[in-house]
Amino acid sequence: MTTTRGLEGVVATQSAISSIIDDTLTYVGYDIDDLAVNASFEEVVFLLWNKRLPKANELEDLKQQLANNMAVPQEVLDYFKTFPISKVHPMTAIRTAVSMLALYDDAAEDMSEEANYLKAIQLQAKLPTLVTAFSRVRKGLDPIAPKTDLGYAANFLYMLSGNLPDDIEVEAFNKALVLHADHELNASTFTARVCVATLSDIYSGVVAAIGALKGPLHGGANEQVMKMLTEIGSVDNVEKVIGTKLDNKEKIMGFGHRVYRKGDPRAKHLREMSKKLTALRGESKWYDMSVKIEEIVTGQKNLPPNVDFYSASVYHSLNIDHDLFTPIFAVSRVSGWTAHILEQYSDNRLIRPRAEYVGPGMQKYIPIDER
Ligand SMILES: CC(=O)SCCNC(=O)CCNC(=O)[C@H](O)C(C)(C)COP(=O)(O)OP(=O)(O)OC[C@H]1O[C@@H](n2cnc3c(N)ncnc32)[C@H](O)[C@@H]1OP(=O)(O)O
Ligand SMILES: O=C([O-])CC(=O)C(=O)O
Repeated sequence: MTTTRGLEGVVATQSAISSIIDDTLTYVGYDIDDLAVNASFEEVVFLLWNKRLPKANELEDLKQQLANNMAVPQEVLDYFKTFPISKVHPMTAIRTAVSMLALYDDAAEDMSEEANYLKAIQLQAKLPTLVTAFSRVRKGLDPIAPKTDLGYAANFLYMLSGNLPDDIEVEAFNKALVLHADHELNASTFTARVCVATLSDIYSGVVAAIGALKGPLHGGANEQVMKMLTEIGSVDNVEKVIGTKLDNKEKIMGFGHRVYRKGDPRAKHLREMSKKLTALRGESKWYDMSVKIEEIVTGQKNLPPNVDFYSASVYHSLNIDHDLFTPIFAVSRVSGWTAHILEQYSDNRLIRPRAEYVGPGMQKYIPIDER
């Protein structure tokens, strides 16, 4: 038996959803650079679930279904008030809340293809409501109901702040959602597939995936990037702080990737958005600091930024609390998780690899009073 640490390079399944070949990312064969500039997030959701772009009426239908299913059971919102909400990380709260959604879904155990597709819509529709409601309740504010005439990206920003977002905010947020929607067999998607390959239900798969996304080596990195930028504080401090971190062999959050070698194709879109938005807010220092960090880390370690690096200053410029960055990743990625879960169900086989045993050899049981 040979082991591959972290399953690096192991091809664990076939998938027709997204691919990364020679550092190019595609969703169902469409280049991410094309989608980032042209597609609405709802179009991408349809694409991932149906493996083709929607016609105009199909897109309208999906938008309506998402808007009509955004409300969450009152019991779930009330639950937010029962725990010490100001101390709880939103990813912990959202993980629990998604699990609770299954309690109020009569079809939770219905494993038919139709029921699972409808549950994917429910999950996609309800995640923004959970994240924004959590954010408001912990500030002592009432959750805001979605507006059915707003698109998905605009609705999120509206439910978060209560203000109608302007065009540039919607463009930035839509782009971020498109760029985070799917990414081949990343850790959280793999987790979801392992979970449902036991023929467990879709809610269990998504709850498991949220747990995997939360870690700072995966989706949790975007919050850590903002923490680092805040600690650095100004462009003048970048060289010293980053130099010290690298000397101490600390990881710089938002850099490196298991699959990309030359660079993450999503990062440049977020870099451009970060430049635009931070300038608009009169807070270019976040972008300037990020660029300087990129110069140093790329120069010294040959590590390019990943999707999490510039998304941090983009979300900050949209006035989003830093601990909501990873929940927002989940709002987008639930589209990919559910697409992969549906694909797994469609041709399922239990996922069960082996472990190379490296513990002690055969031992004889010693009674407790003789040890
Ligand atoms: C959406 C996403 O999930 S994108 C990834 C988000 N995560 C981050 O940004 C966290 C920071 N990055 C990392 O921890 C890693 O690059 C990962 C987790 C993304 C990939 O990890 P792996 O493929 O296992 O690479 P690994 O951690 O083995 O790194 C290889 C080498 O590069 C170094 N390295 C990798 N990433 C970084 C980094 N961000 N900063 C400094 N050094 C790094 C490692 O220290 C290691 O060096 P060594 O060979 O001298 O020991
Ligand atoms: O693919 C990965 O390992 C991590 C990543 O970039 C993502 O999930 O978007």
